[in-house]
Amino acid sequence: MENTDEVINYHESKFIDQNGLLQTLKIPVVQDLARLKTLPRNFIRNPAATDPIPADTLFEAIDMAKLRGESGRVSELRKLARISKEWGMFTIENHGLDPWVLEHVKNVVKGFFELPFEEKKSSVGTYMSTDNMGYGRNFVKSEDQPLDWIDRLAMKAAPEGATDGLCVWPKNPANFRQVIEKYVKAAREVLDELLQALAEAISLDKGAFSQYFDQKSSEINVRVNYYPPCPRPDLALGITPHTDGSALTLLLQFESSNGLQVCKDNQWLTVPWPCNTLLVNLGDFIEIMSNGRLKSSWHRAMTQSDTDRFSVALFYIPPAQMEIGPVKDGEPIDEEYKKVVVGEYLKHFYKVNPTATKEAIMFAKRADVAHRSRIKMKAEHLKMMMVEHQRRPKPR
Ligand SMILES: O=C(O)CCC(=O)C(=O)O
Ligand SMILES: [Fe+2]
Repeated sequence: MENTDEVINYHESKFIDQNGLLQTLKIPVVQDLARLKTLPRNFIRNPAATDPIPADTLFEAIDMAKLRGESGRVSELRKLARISKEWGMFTIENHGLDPWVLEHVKNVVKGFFELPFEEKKSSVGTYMSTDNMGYGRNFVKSEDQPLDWIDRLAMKAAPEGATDGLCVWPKNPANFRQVIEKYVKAAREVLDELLQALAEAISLDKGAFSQYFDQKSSEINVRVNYYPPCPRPDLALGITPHTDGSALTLLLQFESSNGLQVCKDNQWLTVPWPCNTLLVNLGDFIEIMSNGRLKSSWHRAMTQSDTDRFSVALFYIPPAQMEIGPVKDGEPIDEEYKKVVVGEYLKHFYKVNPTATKEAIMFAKRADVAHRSRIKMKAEHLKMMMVEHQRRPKPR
């Protein structure tokens, strides 16, 4: 590592190794590494190249005012179905969330990350179980795993009492919890509306998805992602490719855009998502409930050399004990997905991730469908790797 006079702090990452033993790894806080000129070796991973977005691609924002109105609703639902199927995500406008609340979210998030490391640590713990909550980093499961260029803060904002007894809410800024909880309360209404719109958009009953989201026991996990400037964005990733273990994820980004990428038709594209606006990502549970008519997106986060980037993700998840499966709409359907208990699915999701391809969802697919999907996925992955290999400059 480069010589630097300033102190580099470390997160402790605990994991159970292949022999069932508890291991602790020290992972540098990337916020402290941001001033380095070279990328430390354990962050190097040669991400696949980014492809330019084809000129005829449309990624228009979904106008929630039209979804709420009478006249434009049908055509907006059609647009919602098209964009969701093409991208596995969409941006929203006219959502009605108070801009002041969003501004406060940005301020408390920046306020927290501006604190010295020890102060951040003093009010927030790091938890291995309970979904990796607290201040720290993404799941690290082995010493050889390339590290993500990210510091993050994770907590549960719902159900009520989910974080009782845990130190996951920063005490500084003093209004952190209050601000995030206010945002989550309003965001839940938007997410409920979108669950209904998505069901209608694929010709299901309005309540087909939202029926699973009990106000008292559904979960909303909050993850604040901070990507400081990185010396080699071409060799590092902010978040490794993954799907979200949610039905929907509502994302706010600020300070810069151009960090989120999605794998679309076997190409990695930078999502044309403007800074300071909201994006909705489709997670694994919506794929299962829609019997694959809507697919969870395979996405990743890139880093940039000259700017910070923050994102705040709200993961909307049905109650842990709930059994979900393909929703029936009166017509007989060929079910490709099985019923799964939400908590069991998530246990599997956290156990297998990270994976090279979209593997976690196979847990919810019928065995023959999973077999076919795996063969197709592996062939596509191999093809992408070969294209990437050909593109890479050859050593002289
Ligand atoms: O930072 C982003 O835009 C993506 C974050 C993300 O994918 C996640 O938190 O699951
Ligand atoms: Fe994600």
